[in-house]
Amino acid sequence: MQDFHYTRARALLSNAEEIVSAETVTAAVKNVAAVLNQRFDNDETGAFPLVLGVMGGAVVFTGNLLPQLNFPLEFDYIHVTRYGDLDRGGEIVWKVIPRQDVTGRTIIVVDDILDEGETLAHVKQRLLDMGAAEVILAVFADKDLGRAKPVQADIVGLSIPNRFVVGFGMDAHGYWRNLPGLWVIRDTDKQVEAPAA
Ligand SMILES: O=P(O)(O)OC[C@H]1O[C@H](OP(=O)(O)OP(=O)(O)O)[C@H](O)[C@@H]1O
Ligand SMILES: Nc1nc2[nH]cnc2c(=O)[nH]1
Repeated sequence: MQDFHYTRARALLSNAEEIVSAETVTAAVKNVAAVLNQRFDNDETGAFPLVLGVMGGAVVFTGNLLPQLNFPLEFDYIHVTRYGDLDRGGEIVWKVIPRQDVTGRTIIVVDDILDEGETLAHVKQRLLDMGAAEVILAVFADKDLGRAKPVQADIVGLSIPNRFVVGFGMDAHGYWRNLPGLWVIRDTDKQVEAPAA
């Protein structure tokens, strides 16, 4: 089984195309940090935002972003997924719900990608229903679908084309979240199925 995963992960990437370089990724994260610092570094209301990373995809973006933020904040994560092992979204599954009291607080939700927008629309509504005063959506990538989404991000690192990407926290079958740039896997390389458990 280990051999299967190693071989499949390598095969998926073997013909993949890098569409965003690691350098561009780094610059995009820096821009997101600058926008948040601009808003909160000199905040006269003494806002003490709660930053919520949306696991698992946000793990890399969050880890790169947090050390660049200059203002007092609290961090926690939520875990929501709707793609699983597929490259099409399905039903939203909450694995870890917000644990703090968010009543009256400013929440910065950090996620890797706004694709169809279903996940973040749902997350935002849940936080508002729980009493959050403000929910700011900060995404690393906003996929250009050419149509309206149920929610818009307040802060976007990069706008990307309508392709299924891997890297910088985003996976294909659980692989390659660790890539520092963004890659598109060739359709014919996606066909290998995992052996039955
Ligand atoms: O805008 P949407 O079409 O709703 O898609 C965006 C969501 O999809 C990804 O999560 P995924 O369900 O793949 O789980 P993961 O974070 O564990 O990879 C990503 O991290 C976003 O949360
Ligand atoms: N890996 C990955 N996950 C996603 N979830 C929503 N869109 C995407 C995407 O393009 N790539």
